[in-house]
Amino acid sequence: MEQVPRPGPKYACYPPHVLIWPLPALGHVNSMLKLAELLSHAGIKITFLNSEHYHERLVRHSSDVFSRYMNLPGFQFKTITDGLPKDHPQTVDNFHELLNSLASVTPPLLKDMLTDAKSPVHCIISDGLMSFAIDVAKQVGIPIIYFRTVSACAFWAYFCIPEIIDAGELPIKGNEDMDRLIKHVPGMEKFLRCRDLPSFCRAEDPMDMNLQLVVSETRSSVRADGLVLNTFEDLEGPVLSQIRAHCPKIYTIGPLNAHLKARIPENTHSSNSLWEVDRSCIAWLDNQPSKSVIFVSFGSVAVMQRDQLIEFWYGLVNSHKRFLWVIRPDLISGKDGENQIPKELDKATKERGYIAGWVPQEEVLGHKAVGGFLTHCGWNSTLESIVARMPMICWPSFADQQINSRFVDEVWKLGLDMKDLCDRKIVEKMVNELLVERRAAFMKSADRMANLAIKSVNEGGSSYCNLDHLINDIRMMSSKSENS
Ligand SMILES: O=c1ccn([C@@H]2O[C@H](COP(=O)(O)OP(=O)(O)O[C@H]3O[C@H](CO)[C@@H](O)[C@H](O)[C@H]3O)[C@@H](O)[C@H]2O)c(=O)[nH]1
Ligand SMILES: C[C@H]1CC[C@@H]2C(C(=O)O)=CO[C@@H](O)[C@@H]21
Repeated sequence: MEQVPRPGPKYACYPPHVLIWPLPALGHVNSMLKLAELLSHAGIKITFLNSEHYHERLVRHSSDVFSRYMNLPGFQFKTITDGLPKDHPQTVDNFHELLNSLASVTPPLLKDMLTDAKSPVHCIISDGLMSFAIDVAKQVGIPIIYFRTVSACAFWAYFCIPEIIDAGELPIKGNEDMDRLIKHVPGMEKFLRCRDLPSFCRAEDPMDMNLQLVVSETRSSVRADGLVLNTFEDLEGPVLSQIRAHCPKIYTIGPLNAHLKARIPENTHSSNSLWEVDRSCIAWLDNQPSKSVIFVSFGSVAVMQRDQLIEFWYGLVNSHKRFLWVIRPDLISGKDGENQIPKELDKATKERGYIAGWVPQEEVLGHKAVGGFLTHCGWNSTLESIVARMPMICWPSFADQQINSRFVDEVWKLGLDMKDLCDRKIVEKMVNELLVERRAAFMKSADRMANLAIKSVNEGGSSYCNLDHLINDIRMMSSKSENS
């Protein structure tokens, strides 16, 4: 393992202590656990703060992952209440309830943790959606670095929303307005349409609670002492230049899944999850021809209507390609109602398909049988697909996924954006375009971007160097704190 250059004797005689606090959502927890492991591997003491609700679910379904973290030197988990009832349906639509609850109940609890003389915290790395953590950090005089777990392009679009509204570009005026170009996100004027903005922008009222909350939280990033982004310079350089004019101290250290493997090769574990991981799909994949399978997965939060599920199902079956589909227990929204599957789908699925509730996604994306990824374009899935040289069909559901899918198709040429469509003919057509008709072109782009991603996380690469900078900055904070 590469040793981060250790500071001289004038620094603290014991390791810096960092408290890491993600928003209680899988896509946030997973990427921040990867950062936590990288920092721990560099000799930094970690307290990882999960919500009680979330911690219970993760321990139940990822006990192996948790025990592995617990064996890291100086690594501990702590829990904090989110202030919500146990049965609160933590969905996107009531995102503001989660954030407002955290903002009202956690500050005094966080302050107690930060001022615990038995284990002084030298730096906080909090989710970039929790500005109340900045307020507490400033009160107790501890540096705070934001980790925003979305793409730089999504971050920048959120950041520019006040200007978009002031220019009268929002609200969107119906379906016929969705392809209008947005002119007030600098650097994206030529290709960003209304339909590509983060989904909160589709609210009829620009003062929508969720929209205003995500915007104000994004704007609060300028108050943090630094901003960590899970991306790399060769992927989002032009957008990062725009952001740096407002947040000068940005640490681009992604793709974190690849960075972890580059620095800790023995790290072969899968991410933690909220459901039991079904590994039987690997044996099924082992029996499929190379690059013959389309992998279908919509992340940990996205939901769909039953009629949409059926459209995707017919499209996959009519494509006559093999498919591995993750259908989480909570993927289908709405009442339980009709559960019967049309006989023709059932028969074809038995012949060419495999359905699972939750799979080791990174391992699946790296399997030789998989030739394409039908994804919702959550940022972790997008980065995992890039690292796996896997072309994508994007069916974004909410938040940052809309703009991620526009960049995958229009900017990075890594796949097809199926945004706002859900039709069996379109699904069938796109699966064949991705796996057959346009495969060569997509693979050329995918190979190029994967090589840039791998280069960035290996010694001398931009993400590798930026992580070293982050580690050394944390050490400086620690020594200043101990010498003051
Ligand atoms: O069967 C599965 C399906 C998914 N995954 C993993 O689950 C994670 C899913 O993360 P992501 O692709 O980012 O999607 P979400 O869970 O939807 O993530 C939320 O958080 C992300 C980061 O902020 C946002 O980009 C998304 O829009 C938001 O929905 C990834 O690491 C996948 O490898 C599995 O391990 N097994
Ligand atoms: C529910 C979503 C609101 C915004 C969050 C997010 C982000 O912008 O950081 C991305 O997707 C979801 O995790 C959150």
